[in-house]
Amino acid sequence: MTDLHAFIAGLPKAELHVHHVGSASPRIVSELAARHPDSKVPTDPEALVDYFTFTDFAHFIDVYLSVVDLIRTPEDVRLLTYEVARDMARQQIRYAELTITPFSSTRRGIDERAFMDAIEDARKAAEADFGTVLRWCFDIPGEAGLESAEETARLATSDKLRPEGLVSFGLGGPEIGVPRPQFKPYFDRAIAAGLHSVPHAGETTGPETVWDALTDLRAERIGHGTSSARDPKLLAHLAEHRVPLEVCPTSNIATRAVRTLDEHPLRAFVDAGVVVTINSDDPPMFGTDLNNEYAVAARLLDLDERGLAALAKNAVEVSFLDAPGKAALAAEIDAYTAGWLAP
Ligand SMILES: Nc1ncnc2c1ncn2[C@@H]1O[C@H](CCC(=O)c2cccc(C(=O)O)c2)[C@@H](O)[C@H]1O
Ligand SMILES: [Zn+2]
Repeated sequence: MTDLHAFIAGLPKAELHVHHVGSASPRIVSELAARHPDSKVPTDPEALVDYFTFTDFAHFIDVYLSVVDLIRTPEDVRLLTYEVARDMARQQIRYAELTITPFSSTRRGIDERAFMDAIEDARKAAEADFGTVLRWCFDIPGEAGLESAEETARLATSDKLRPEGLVSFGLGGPEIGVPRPQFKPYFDRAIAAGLHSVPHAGETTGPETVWDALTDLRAERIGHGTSSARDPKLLAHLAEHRVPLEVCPTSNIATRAVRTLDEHPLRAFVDAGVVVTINSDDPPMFGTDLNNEYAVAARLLDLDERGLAALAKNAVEVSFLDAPGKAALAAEIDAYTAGWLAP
Protein backbone atom coordinates (compact mmCIF):
# COMPACT_ATOMS: atom_id res chain seq x y z
CA MET A 1 0.00 0.00 0.00
CA THR A 2 1.42 3.43 -0.89
CA ASP A 3 1.47 6.24 1.66
CA LEU A 4 -1.40 7.95 -0.12
CA HIS A 5 -3.51 4.78 -0.03
CA ALA A 6 -2.75 4.39 3.66
CA PHE A 7 -3.73 8.02 4.24
CA ILE A 8 -7.05 7.43 2.42
CA ALA A 9 -7.74 4.22 4.35
CA GLY A 10 -7.54 6.06 7.66
CA LEU A 11 -9.18 9.31 6.52
CA PRO A 12 -12.58 9.87 8.20
CA LYS A 13 -15.09 10.16 5.35
CA ALA A 14 -18.70 10.96 4.49
CA GLU A 15 -20.46 9.28 1.59
CA LEU A 16 -23.43 10.98 -0.06
CA HIS A 17 -24.25 8.72 -3.01
CA VAL A 18 -24.46 5.02 -2.28
CA HIS A 19 -27.34 2.60 -2.79
CA HIS A 20 -28.67 0.26 -0.12
CA VAL A 21 -29.08 -2.92 -2.24
CA GLY A 22 -26.10 -1.87 -4.37
CA SER A 23 -23.90 -2.07 -1.26
CA ALA A 24 -24.52 -5.78 -0.63
CA SER A 25 -21.01 -7.28 -0.52
CA PRO A 26 -20.34 -10.92 -1.56
CA ARG A 27 -20.45 -11.74 2.16
CA ILE A 28 -23.93 -10.23 2.52
CA VAL A 29 -25.17 -11.68 -0.81
CA SER A 30 -24.04 -15.15 0.33
CA GLU A 31 -25.89 -14.78 3.60
CA LEU A 32 -29.09 -13.65 1.87
CA ALA A 33 -28.79 -16.34 -0.83
CA ALA A 34 -28.40 -19.00 1.86
CA ARG A 35 -31.75 -17.82 3.24
CA HIS A 36 -33.33 -17.93 -0.23
CA PRO A 37 -31.64 -20.76 -2.18
CA ASP A 38 -33.94 -20.45 -5.22
CA SER A 39 -32.26 -17.14 -6.22
CA LYS A 40 -30.27 -16.92 -9.48
CA VAL A 41 -27.59 -14.74 -7.88
CA PRO A 42 -24.34 -16.74 -7.50
CA THR A 43 -22.90 -16.96 -4.00
CA ASP A 44 -19.33 -17.85 -4.89
CA PRO A 45 -17.32 -14.57 -4.81
CA GLU A 46 -15.45 -15.50 -8.03
CA ALA A 47 -18.68 -16.19 -9.91
CA LEU A 48 -20.03 -12.90 -8.56
CA VAL A 49 -17.22 -10.96 -10.25
CA ASP A 50 -18.42 -12.30 -13.63
CA TYR A 51 -22.06 -11.78 -12.71
CA PHE A 52 -21.23 -8.15 -11.83
CA THR A 53 -19.67 -7.41 -15.24
CA PHE A 54 -22.11 -5.31 -17.23
CA THR A 55 -22.56 -4.86 -20.97
CA ASP A 56 -24.48 -1.60 -20.55
CA PHE A 57 -26.70 0.33 -18.12
CA ALA A 58 -29.80 -1.77 -18.87
CA HIS A 59 -27.87 -4.96 -18.10
CA PHE A 60 -26.69 -3.41 -14.83
CA ILE A 61 -30.31 -2.69 -13.82
CA ASP A 62 -31.35 -6.30 -14.65
CA VAL A 63 -28.62 -7.68 -12.40
CA TYR A 64 -29.41 -5.08 -9.73
CA LEU A 65 -33.04 -6.23 -9.66
CA SER A 66 -31.95 -9.85 -9.21
CA VAL A 67 -30.19 -8.77 -6.01
CA VAL A 68 -33.31 -6.80 -5.00
CA ASP A 69 -35.17 -10.13 -5.29
CA LEU A 70 -32.96 -11.55 -2.52
CA ILE A 71 -34.47 -9.15 0.01
CA ARG A 72 -37.77 -10.68 0.99
CA THR A 73 -38.38 -10.18 4.69
CA PRO A 74 -37.95 -7.35 7.21
CA GLU A 75 -35.11 -9.41 8.75
CA ASP A 76 -33.35 -9.41 5.33
CA VAL A 77 -33.72 -5.61 5.24
CA ARG A 78 -32.28 -5.29 8.73
CA LEU A 79 -29.37 -7.62 8.00
CA LEU A 80 -28.48 -5.81 4.77
CA THR A 81 -28.60 -2.37 6.39
CA TYR A 82 -26.61 -3.31 9.50
CA GLU A 83 -23.96 -5.25 7.55
CA VAL A 84 -23.55 -2.43 5.02
CA ALA A 85 -22.80 -0.10 7.94
CA ARG A 86 -20.20 -2.60 9.21
CA ASP A 87 -18.46 -2.50 5.79
CA MET A 88 -18.59 1.31 5.83
CA ALA A 89 -17.07 1.53 9.31
CA ARG A 90 -14.13 -0.61 8.12
CA GLN A 91 -13.39 2.14 5.58
CA GLN A 92 -13.63 4.90 8.20
CA ILE A 93 -16.91 6.15 6.73
CA ARG A 94 -18.39 8.08 9.63
CA TYR A 95 -21.53 9.33 7.90
CA ALA A 96 -23.49 8.04 4.91
CA GLU A 97 -26.67 9.03 3.13
CA LEU A 98 -27.91 5.68 1.88
CA THR A 99 -30.31 5.66 -1.08
CA ILE A 100 -33.13 3.23 -0.42
CA THR A 101 -35.91 2.28 -2.84
CA PRO A 102 -38.82 1.40 -0.53
CA PHE A 103 -41.16 0.82 -3.49
CA SER A 104 -39.08 -2.22 -4.56
CA SER A 105 -39.63 -3.80 -1.14
CA THR A 106 -43.28 -2.89 -0.56
CA ARG A 107 -44.29 -4.08 -4.04
CA ARG A 108 -42.57 -7.40 -3.27
CA GLY A 109 -44.83 -7.80 -0.26
CA ILE A 110 -42.73 -6.54 2.64
CA ASP A 111 -45.03 -4.79 5.09
CA GLU A 112 -44.36 -1.03 5.03
CA ARG A 113 -44.36 -0.58 8.81
CA ALA A 114 -42.00 -3.56 9.26
CA PHE A 115 -39.73 -2.17 6.52
CA MET A 116 -39.39 1.21 8.26
CA ASP A 117 -38.80 -0.46 11.62
CA ALA A 118 -36.09 -2.68 10.11
CA ILE A 119 -34.06 0.19 8.62
CA GLU A 120 -34.44 2.33 11.75
CA ASP A 121 -33.47 -0.53 14.03
CA ALA A 122 -30.37 -1.20 11.91
CA ARG A 123 -29.51 2.52 11.81
CA LYS A 124 -29.56 2.84 15.59
CA ALA A 125 -27.65 -0.41 16.15
CA ALA A 126 -25.03 0.55 13.54
CA GLU A 127 -24.45 3.93 15.17
CA ALA A 128 -24.11 2.33 18.61
CA ASP A 129 -21.97 -0.62 17.49
CA PHE A 130 -19.81 0.87 14.70
CA GLY A 131 -20.05 4.65 15.20
CA THR A 132 -21.29 5.10 11.62
CA VAL A 133 -24.16 7.57 11.32
CA LEU A 134 -26.68 6.66 8.63
CA ARG A 135 -29.34 8.84 7.01
CA TRP A 136 -31.79 7.85 4.27
CA CYS A 137 -32.62 9.10 0.81
CA PHE A 138 -35.83 7.46 -0.51
CA ASP A 139 -35.68 7.29 -4.30
CA ILE A 140 -38.30 6.76 -6.98
CA PRO A 141 -37.29 3.98 -9.43
CA GLY A 142 -38.39 6.15 -12.34
CA GLU A 143 -38.75 3.36 -14.91
CA ALA A 144 -41.36 1.70 -12.67
CA GLY A 145 -43.67 4.61 -13.50
CA LEU A 146 -45.80 7.12 -11.64
CA GLU A 147 -47.26 4.41 -9.43
CA SER A 148 -43.78 4.06 -7.90
CA ALA A 149 -43.50 7.86 -7.57
CA GLU A 150 -46.82 8.02 -5.73
CA GLU A 151 -45.87 5.16 -3.40
CA THR A 152 -42.42 6.65 -2.65
CA ALA A 153 -43.87 10.11 -1.96
CA ARG A 154 -46.55 8.60 0.26
CA LEU A 155 -44.05 6.61 2.32
CA ALA A 156 -41.66 9.57 2.58
CA THR A 157 -44.23 12.11 3.68
CA SER A 158 -46.61 10.07 5.85
CA ASP A 159 -46.52 11.26 9.47
CA LYS A 160 -47.03 7.68 10.63
CA LEU A 161 -44.45 5.94 8.41
CA ARG A 162 -41.72 8.44 7.63
CA PRO A 163 -38.57 7.21 9.40
CA GLU A 164 -36.57 9.52 11.65
CA GLY A 165 -33.42 9.04 9.57
CA LEU A 166 -35.00 10.22 6.30
CA VAL A 167 -33.40 13.42 4.98
CA SER A 168 -33.87 13.45 1.22
CA PHE A 169 -35.86 12.37 -1.82
CA GLY A 170 -34.33 11.00 -5.02
CA LEU A 171 -34.97 9.55 -8.44
CA GLY A 172 -32.94 6.67 -9.89
CA GLY A 173 -32.89 3.95 -12.48
CA PRO A 174 -32.63 4.38 -16.24
CA GLU A 175 -33.00 7.93 -17.61
CA ILE A 176 -33.59 7.14 -21.28
CA GLY A 177 -37.33 7.31 -21.91
CA VAL A 178 -37.96 8.48 -18.33
CA PRO A 179 -38.21 12.30 -18.49
CA ARG A 180 -37.62 14.06 -15.17
CA PRO A 181 -40.38 16.73 -15.38
CA GLN A 182 -43.19 14.17 -14.83
CA PHE A 183 -41.90 13.69 -11.28
CA LYS A 184 -42.30 17.36 -10.31
CA PRO A 185 -45.51 16.93 -8.25
CA TYR A 186 -43.89 14.18 -6.15
CA PHE A 187 -40.76 16.23 -5.51
CA ASP A 188 -42.97 19.22 -4.63
CA ARG A 189 -44.67 17.11 -1.96
CA ALA A 190 -41.40 15.78 -0.58
CA ILE A 191 -39.84 19.26 -0.46
CA ALA A 192 -42.95 20.65 1.24
CA ALA A 193 -42.51 17.91 3.86
CA GLY A 194 -38.98 19.17 4.57
CA LEU A 195 -36.96 16.71 2.49
CA HIS A 196 -33.98 17.66 0.33
CA SER A 197 -34.08 17.03 -3.42
CA VAL A 198 -31.24 14.83 -4.78
CA PRO A 199 -32.22 13.20 -8.09
CA HIS A 200 -29.90 11.26 -10.39
CA ALA A 201 -29.50 13.19 -13.64
CA GLY A 202 -27.11 13.28 -16.57
CA GLU A 203 -25.75 9.81 -15.85
CA THR A 204 -26.93 8.18 -19.08
CA THR A 205 -28.56 11.14 -20.87
CA GLY A 206 -27.42 14.63 -21.81
CA PRO A 207 -27.15 17.93 -19.93
CA GLU A 208 -30.82 18.79 -20.62
CA THR A 209 -31.75 16.17 -18.00
CA VAL A 210 -29.62 18.01 -15.44
CA TRP A 211 -31.36 21.28 -16.33
CA ASP A 212 -34.73 19.52 -15.84
CA ALA A 213 -33.59 18.22 -12.45
CA LEU A 214 -32.60 21.74 -11.41
CA THR A 215 -35.68 23.48 -12.77
CA ASP A 216 -38.50 20.99 -12.21
CA LEU A 217 -37.21 18.88 -9.32
CA ARG A 218 -35.39 21.76 -7.56
CA ALA A 219 -32.30 19.57 -7.11
CA GLU A 220 -29.96 20.66 -4.31
CA ARG A 221 -27.31 18.15 -5.37
CA ILE A 222 -27.15 16.08 -8.56
CA GLY A 223 -26.50 12.34 -8.59
CA HIS A 224 -23.71 11.89 -11.17
CA GLY A 225 -24.40 14.84 -13.50
CA THR A 226 -21.70 13.37 -15.73
CA SER A 227 -22.97 14.86 -19.01
CA SER A 228 -22.92 18.40 -17.52
CA ALA A 229 -19.37 18.56 -18.87
CA ARG A 230 -20.85 18.95 -22.37
CA ASP A 231 -22.62 22.23 -21.51
CA PRO A 232 -20.41 25.15 -20.38
CA LYS A 233 -23.48 27.21 -19.37
CA LEU A 234 -24.63 24.40 -17.12
CA LEU A 235 -21.18 24.08 -15.54
CA ALA A 236 -21.18 27.83 -14.88
CA HIS A 237 -24.66 27.58 -13.34
CA LEU A 238 -23.67 24.65 -11.08
CA ALA A 239 -20.56 26.54 -9.97
CA GLU A 240 -22.34 29.85 -9.39
CA HIS A 241 -25.21 28.33 -7.43
CA ARG A 242 -22.96 25.85 -5.66
CA VAL A 243 -25.01 22.82 -6.69
CA PRO A 244 -22.68 19.89 -5.94
CA LEU A 245 -22.24 16.88 -8.20
CA GLU A 246 -22.09 13.46 -6.55
CA VAL A 247 -19.41 11.96 -8.74
CA CYS A 248 -18.96 8.16 -8.88
CA PRO A 249 -16.05 7.56 -11.27
CA THR A 250 -15.77 3.75 -11.28
CA SER A 251 -19.56 3.37 -11.54
CA ASN A 252 -19.53 5.44 -14.72
CA ILE A 253 -17.01 3.06 -16.29
CA ALA A 254 -18.78 -0.10 -15.05
CA THR A 255 -22.15 0.96 -16.51
CA ARG A 256 -20.39 2.24 -19.65
CA ALA A 257 -21.65 5.78 -19.15
CA VAL A 258 -18.02 6.89 -19.67
CA ARG A 259 -15.52 4.89 -21.77
CA THR A 260 -12.37 5.11 -19.66
CA LEU A 261 -11.30 6.76 -16.42
CA ASP A 262 -8.95 9.02 -18.37
CA GLU A 263 -11.99 10.38 -20.23
CA HIS A 264 -13.91 11.01 -17.01
CA PRO A 265 -15.02 14.67 -16.66
CA LEU A 266 -14.15 14.96 -12.94
CA ARG A 267 -11.25 17.29 -13.71
CA ALA A 268 -13.40 19.46 -16.00
CA PHE A 269 -15.92 19.87 -13.15
CA VAL A 270 -13.24 21.01 -10.71
CA ASP A 271 -11.64 23.32 -13.29
CA ALA A 272 -15.06 24.94 -13.84
CA GLY A 273 -15.40 25.62 -10.12
CA VAL A 274 -18.16 23.04 -9.53
CA VAL A 275 -18.32 21.56 -6.02
CA VAL A 276 -17.73 17.81 -6.30
CA THR A 277 -18.03 14.94 -3.86
CA ILE A 278 -16.57 11.46 -4.41
CA ASN A 279 -18.81 8.42 -4.04
CA SER A 280 -19.00 4.70 -4.75
CA ASP A 281 -22.67 4.25 -5.90
CA ASP A 282 -22.94 0.40 -5.83
CA PRO A 283 -19.47 -0.54 -4.60
CA PRO A 284 -19.36 -4.38 -4.70
CA MET A 285 -21.22 -4.46 -8.01
CA PHE A 286 -18.61 -2.13 -9.49
CA GLY A 287 -15.64 -3.84 -7.82
CA THR A 288 -14.82 -0.74 -5.81
CA ASP A 289 -15.21 0.92 -2.44
CA LEU A 290 -15.07 4.52 -1.27
CA ASN A 291 -11.35 4.32 -0.49
CA ASN A 292 -10.66 3.21 -4.06
CA GLU A 293 -12.80 6.08 -5.40
CA TYR A 294 -10.68 8.55 -3.42
CA ALA A 295 -7.55 6.95 -4.91
CA VAL A 296 -9.03 7.33 -8.40
CA ALA A 297 -9.88 10.98 -7.66
CA ALA A 298 -6.32 11.58 -6.38
CA ARG A 299 -4.99 10.30 -9.70
CA LEU A 300 -7.44 12.21 -11.92
CA LEU A 301 -7.06 15.46 -9.96
CA ASP A 302 -3.39 15.14 -8.98
CA LEU A 303 -4.17 15.43 -5.30
CA ASP A 304 -1.92 15.04 -2.28
CA GLU A 305 -3.08 14.44 1.30
CA ARG A 306 -4.29 18.01 1.76
CA GLY A 307 -6.26 17.85 -1.51
CA LEU A 308 -7.88 14.59 -0.46
CA ALA A 309 -8.78 16.01 2.93
CA ALA A 310 -10.39 19.00 1.17
CA LEU A 311 -12.43 16.59 -0.98
CA ALA A 312 -13.54 14.70 2.13
CA LYS A 313 -14.55 18.01 3.72
CA ASN A 314 -16.61 18.95 0.64
CA ALA A 315 -18.80 15.92 1.32
CA VAL A 316 -19.26 16.89 4.96
CA GLU A 317 -20.11 20.48 4.06
CA VAL A 318 -22.78 19.63 1.47
CA SER A 319 -24.23 16.72 3.42
CA PHE A 320 -27.55 16.91 5.26
CA LEU A 321 -25.92 16.27 8.61
CA ASP A 322 -26.78 18.83 11.30
CA ALA A 323 -24.36 21.71 11.99
CA PRO A 324 -22.70 20.26 15.13
CA GLY A 325 -22.24 16.91 13.34
CA LYS A 326 -20.64 18.65 10.35
CA ALA A 327 -18.30 20.66 12.58
CA ALA A 328 -17.23 17.56 14.51
CA LEU A 329 -16.53 15.50 11.39
CA ALA A 330 -14.66 18.36 9.67
CA ALA A 331 -12.53 18.78 12.82
CA GLU A 332 -11.83 15.04 12.86
CA ILE A 333 -10.63 15.21 9.22
CA ASP A 334 -8.38 18.19 10.04
CA ALA A 335 -6.91 16.51 13.12
CA TYR A 336 -6.25 13.27 11.23
CA THR A 337 -4.57 15.13 8.35
CA ALA A 338 -2.45 17.30 10.65
CA GLY A 339 -1.37 14.19 12.58
CA TRP A 340 -0.47 12.38 9.35
CA LEU A 341 1.55 15.30 7.97
CA ALA A 342 3.32 16.13 11.26
CA PRO A 343 7.05 15.38 11.05
N1 LIG B 1 -25.96 4.07 -10.97
C1 LIG B 1 -27.29 4.09 -10.75
N2 LIG B 1 -28.09 4.89 -11.48
C2 LIG B 1 -29.41 4.88 -11.31
N3 LIG B 1 -30.04 4.09 -10.43
C3 LIG B 1 -29.29 3.26 -9.69
C4 LIG B 1 -27.91 3.24 -9.82
N4 LIG B 1 -27.42 2.32 -8.97
C5 LIG B 1 -28.44 1.80 -8.31
N5 LIG B 1 -29.58 2.36 -8.75
C6 LIG B 1 -30.91 2.00 -8.23
O1 LIG B 1 -31.56 1.26 -9.18
C7 LIG B 1 -32.94 1.40 -8.95
C8 LIG B 1 -33.62 1.00 -10.25
C9 LIG B 1 -34.83 0.17 -10.04
C10 LIG B 1 -35.67 0.14 -11.26
O2 LIG B 1 -35.31 0.73 -12.25
C11 LIG B 1 -36.93 -0.62 -11.28
C12 LIG B 1 -37.68 -0.62 -12.44
C13 LIG B 1 -38.86 -1.36 -12.47
C14 LIG B 1 -39.27 -2.08 -11.35
C15 LIG B 1 -38.49 -2.06 -10.21
C16 LIG B 1 -38.90 -2.87 -9.02
O3 LIG B 1 -38.25 -2.79 -7.98
O4 LIG B 1 -39.86 -3.62 -9.12
C17 LIG B 1 -37.33 -1.32 -10.16
C18 LIG B 1 -33.08 2.85 -8.63
O5 LIG B 1 -34.19 3.18 -7.90
C19 LIG B 1 -31.79 3.16 -7.89
O6 LIG B 1 -31.96 3.22 -6.50
ZN1 LIG C 1 -26.70 6.12 -7.93
